[in-house]
Amino acid sequence: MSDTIQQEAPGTLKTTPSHSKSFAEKVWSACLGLIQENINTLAFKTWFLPIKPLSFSGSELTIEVPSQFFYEWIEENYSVHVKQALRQVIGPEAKLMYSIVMDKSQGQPVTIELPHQIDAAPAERAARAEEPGQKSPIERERLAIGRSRFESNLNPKYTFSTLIRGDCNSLAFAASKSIAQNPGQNAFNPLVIYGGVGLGKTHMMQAIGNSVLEKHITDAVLYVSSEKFAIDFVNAIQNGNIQEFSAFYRNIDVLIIDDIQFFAGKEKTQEEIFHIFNTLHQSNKQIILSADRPIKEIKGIEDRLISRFNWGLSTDIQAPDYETRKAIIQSKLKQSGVNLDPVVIEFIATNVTNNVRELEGCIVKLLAAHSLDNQEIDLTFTKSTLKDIIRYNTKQLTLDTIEKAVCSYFSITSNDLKGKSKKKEIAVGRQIAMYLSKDMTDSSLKTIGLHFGGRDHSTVIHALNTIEKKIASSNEERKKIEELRKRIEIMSM
Ligand SMILES: Nc1ncnc2c1ncn2[C@@H]1O[C@H](COP(=O)(O)OP(=O)(O)OP(=O)(O)O)[C@@H](O)[C@H]1O
Repeated sequence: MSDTIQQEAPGTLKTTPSHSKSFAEKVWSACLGLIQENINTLAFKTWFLPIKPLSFSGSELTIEVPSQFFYEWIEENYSVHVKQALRQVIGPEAKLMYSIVMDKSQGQPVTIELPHQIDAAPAERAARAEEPGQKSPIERERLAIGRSRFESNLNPKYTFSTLIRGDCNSLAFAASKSIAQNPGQNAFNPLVIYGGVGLGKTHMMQAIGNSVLEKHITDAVLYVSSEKFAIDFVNAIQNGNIQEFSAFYRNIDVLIIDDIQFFAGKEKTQEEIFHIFNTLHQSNKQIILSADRPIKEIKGIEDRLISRFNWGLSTDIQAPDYETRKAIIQSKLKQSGVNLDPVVIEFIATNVTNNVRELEGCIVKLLAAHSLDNQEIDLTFTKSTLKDIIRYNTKQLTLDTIEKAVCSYFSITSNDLKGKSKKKEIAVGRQIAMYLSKDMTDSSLKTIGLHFGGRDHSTVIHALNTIEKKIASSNEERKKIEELRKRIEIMSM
């Protein structure tokens, strides 16, 4: 029997029974042809070319993707295209399985298999047939979990377990956890989270909603963007069903509204919000809001709303610090089943400082480029791949940079480093700073001594000898100095 695809008409592929890889390749190649027609070239190369067809049996095609991340990305962004292609090539009974290579870096690849979302139980498939092709995979997932989840508009990926806690968000995090335990029955009603773009406000608010649903405290949880609220409100007025609209919102137990700065200047919408707020608050229902700045700085919001929004807790999320950025990158990599060289992680964490979404963007781009080129993700590859996102200057390595790195490493100030304190961590930091200055720059002993508190060259020589001895006798010391050296190199790139 030959391994060929005989396609009589779209959706009526006749296959000779076969399990061979080469047959899977032919099926997949026919699918690729169709997918390629419908998505842009870069996306096609990035997300589809790295896929390997593994087997085909009955009407089930199994493909291998390089990581969990790839699977999720394809399902979230290209599910419709994949589905259409499969149906056209294989027929209405087409099934797709993903084989995911987990953690390639750890020797033997481990694979897990996950179904494409079209492989649902028949009853569910019938239900979906009534809502043809409208739902994203995440929405379909919610449908599969239960109707209430779907109506909540929550992204199931936004949970507390995937949210990294740092100094930048610790108060908002603690309040959110507390609300999730006891929505409506706490001092944080409403909770207002404000802060710049891409810092995790939506993630934090949705984590509360997801936690409430998971603990079955209530099903009546709703996440809505201000924009959607305003549009629905206008539609409700135009269609004469404003009463249903109001009643719907007044029946919610946990109402989450994102980006309320959007309400500025919209008087009618604010009036509706005012009444909904009063009803919910009086009945101890939880309200959670986000904004891009403190409420009182939003021009065009009525005073009576501002005052109500300040009844509970208003707290900000700031840009994450270096350690938090590193932890976020590591967590995203773990979720994608990928390991990266710590130097690469440090490079990204050092250079992308203001926006977590941008951090994620770097990882996505890096993994996608790696899938295409199959090159090792080292610092050179990273720099060239991310050159459009990370614009760093090749700086001259200066004593100031070394000073900054050492201060941050030992949590001491410049004044400490340059002062007279003999406290152990300060004195050691000072000696290491002098050692690295001599080792990494062309500065003379005199310049180094002057920079670090006006000391003479014999003090610098003493510092160099002390650190050299420590390096020779202690692995731990050597590692510490090497880590600092790396940080300085990254800071001066
Ligand atoms: N502390 C964190 N830990 C893990 N992921 C985070 C963290 N902060 C933000 N993120 C991720 O960064 C991305 C952007 O976050 P999110 O959309 O919640 O930001 P936002 O503050 O609501 O931004 P915007 O104001 O643009 O709506 C999301 O994918 C989110 O998961």
